[in-house]
Amino acid sequence: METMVQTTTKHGMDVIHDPLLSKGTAFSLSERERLGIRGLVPPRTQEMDKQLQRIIRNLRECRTPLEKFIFMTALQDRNETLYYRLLIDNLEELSQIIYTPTVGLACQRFHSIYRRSRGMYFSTLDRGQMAAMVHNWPHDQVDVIVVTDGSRVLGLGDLGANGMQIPIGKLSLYVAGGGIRPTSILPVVLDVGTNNEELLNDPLYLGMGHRRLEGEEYYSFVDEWVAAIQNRYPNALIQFEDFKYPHAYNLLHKYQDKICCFNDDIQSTSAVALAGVLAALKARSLPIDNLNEERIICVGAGSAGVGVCEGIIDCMVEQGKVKSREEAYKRIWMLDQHGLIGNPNLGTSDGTKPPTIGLGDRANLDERQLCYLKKDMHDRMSLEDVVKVIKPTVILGLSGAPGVFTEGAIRAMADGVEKPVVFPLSNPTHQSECTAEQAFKWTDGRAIFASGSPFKDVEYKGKICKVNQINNAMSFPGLGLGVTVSRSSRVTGKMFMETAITIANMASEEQLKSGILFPGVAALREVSKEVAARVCEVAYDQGLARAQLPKGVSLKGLIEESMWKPAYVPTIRLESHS
Ligand SMILES: NC(=O)C1=CN([C@@H]2O[C@H](COP(=O)(O)OP(=O)(O)OC[C@H]3O[C@@H](n4cnc5c(N)ncnc54)[C@H](O)[C@@H]3O)[C@@H](O)[C@H]2O)C=CC1
Ligand SMILES: CC(=O)C(=O)O
Ligand SMILES: [Mg+2]
Repeated sequence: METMVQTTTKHGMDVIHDPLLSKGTAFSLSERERLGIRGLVPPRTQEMDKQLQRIIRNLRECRTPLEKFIFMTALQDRNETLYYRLLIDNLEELSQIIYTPTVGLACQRFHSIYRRSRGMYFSTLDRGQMAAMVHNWPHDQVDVIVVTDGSRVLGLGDLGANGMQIPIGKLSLYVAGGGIRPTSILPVVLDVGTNNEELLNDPLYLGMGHRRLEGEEYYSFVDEWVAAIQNRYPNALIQFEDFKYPHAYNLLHKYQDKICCFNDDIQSTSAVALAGVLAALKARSLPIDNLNEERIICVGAGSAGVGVCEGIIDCMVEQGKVKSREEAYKRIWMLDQHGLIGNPNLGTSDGTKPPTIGLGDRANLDERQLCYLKKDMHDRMSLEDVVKVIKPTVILGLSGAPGVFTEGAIRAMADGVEKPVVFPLSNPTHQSECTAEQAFKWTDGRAIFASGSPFKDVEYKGKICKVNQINNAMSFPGLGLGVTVSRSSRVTGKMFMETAITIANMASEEQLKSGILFPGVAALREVSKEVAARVCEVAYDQGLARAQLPKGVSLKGLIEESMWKPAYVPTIRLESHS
């Protein structure tokens, strides 16, 4: 429900310097009077439209994306209402600043561009204190928490406590794209150390300067934090973000049936990538329930790669055209940094490794990855060789390894299929497995293309080739909104599957024909509404919803009403009793 007034016990400068209360120059004369700020701001009251004019002009004067990032952060720190208005009105442009790709650079530079604190840090100094520390957070209602241990930040590796910008950026999208209230979000870093030598040796680094906790020490640290959060915010949704493999999976399996949580890289990525694969079937005029007829290569066997493939397998099983899960696994060929996960007992195809008895060093793979092992193919085959043998219809990149979609591999793919589906999904832009331009050039403009970070559409031989963005940002805000509105006690696999199907059905026939798979980031609020409504339905169907549905309101109406919108409302001063 839209708030008509906001109340505060604050007064004077404390109001002006609180970004959740501040309206900058927009305080009315009577508010200035009531709040004790008369004379503390320039005399002319200027409403938001004028403030936006000024802010956009100043933003345009920033020369680099990082300068824009710092500018946006400063605005968020002064006036959150204005920050979110600007962000929502310019979502496509500014998501590239506060989110991927620029947020990656901001994480790398976090300790040198640091100005003002946001979010909470829990470090090894805080063992035994976390339950008390959680009460330092100033808000009693928290709906969504995004937490990282900074161990695998985008495709940039271990950035330790510098990873804080990721939860901040993700939560900005929850507010701007999912209508979650800015007072109800909590960004968190679990500073369990870093193994990044450069950061360990940098005197300005702001995290604890020790190596990462591992094993029991690591898991008991996370346990303490989860218990502390549960104690104060038992209803909050926890989003695990950018945890390294296999911690990401281990934590998900440990908590997913106990608390309301999910892993973004595994599960929301899976929802949006599945949406892309399904929409790409439609774009090729193929039935959406023929997923089992696709031949899919996934380059990257970590959290995101395995998560995305699991989602595709779940969907194949659900569509009922495969006899078993094992049959579905046969439709996906997975590669890691060594090449194809194939049969070491056959040796390598070029004879550089003789056959092994048992799995050899493939024994490092776990049961999730071994499901994809192809017994009839040589281990470690190169991508290009695999492409030539299996003639894939879809190639997914979730490796964080730039350029691994080689010209040879993509050209070979284009030789085998009319419309190759090429999805290099690694972030940020410079970690992408290939560029949009390369994909269209190597497929003679025939590719259906999507990347994790934005690329511009490509002009190829006089035709505009459309670029899509497949990023979990399209799925988590709506999912979180649905969970929050229904007060679901858990986040389930069905919710991600339905999120995928909802997004896959959003593009018009015309858009699909032109190569657009689903609406872009600019339409995020619309996408979120649809996703949230479906997630709510699933929560009620599965008996997980704890919120009473108000009578006479449609689910979509309820969602719409629940979404926070950045607008100034009159501020009333309450007497402080302290
Ligand atoms: N578009 C999106 O929404 C999302 C994209 N991602 C991206 O996916 C990438 C991987 O993320 P995670 O799976 O969480 O990381 P991870 O560290 O768990 O896994 C990376 C995987 O890539 C493999 N790999 C590394 N170098 C390779 C190479 N040269 N060739 C083939 N495989 C190679 C590794 O063996 C490992 O299996 C990151 O760049 C991340 O930005 C992750 C989540 C969402
Ligand atoms: C998008 C995202 O979550 C990632 O690249 O890790
Ligand atoms: Mg991530």
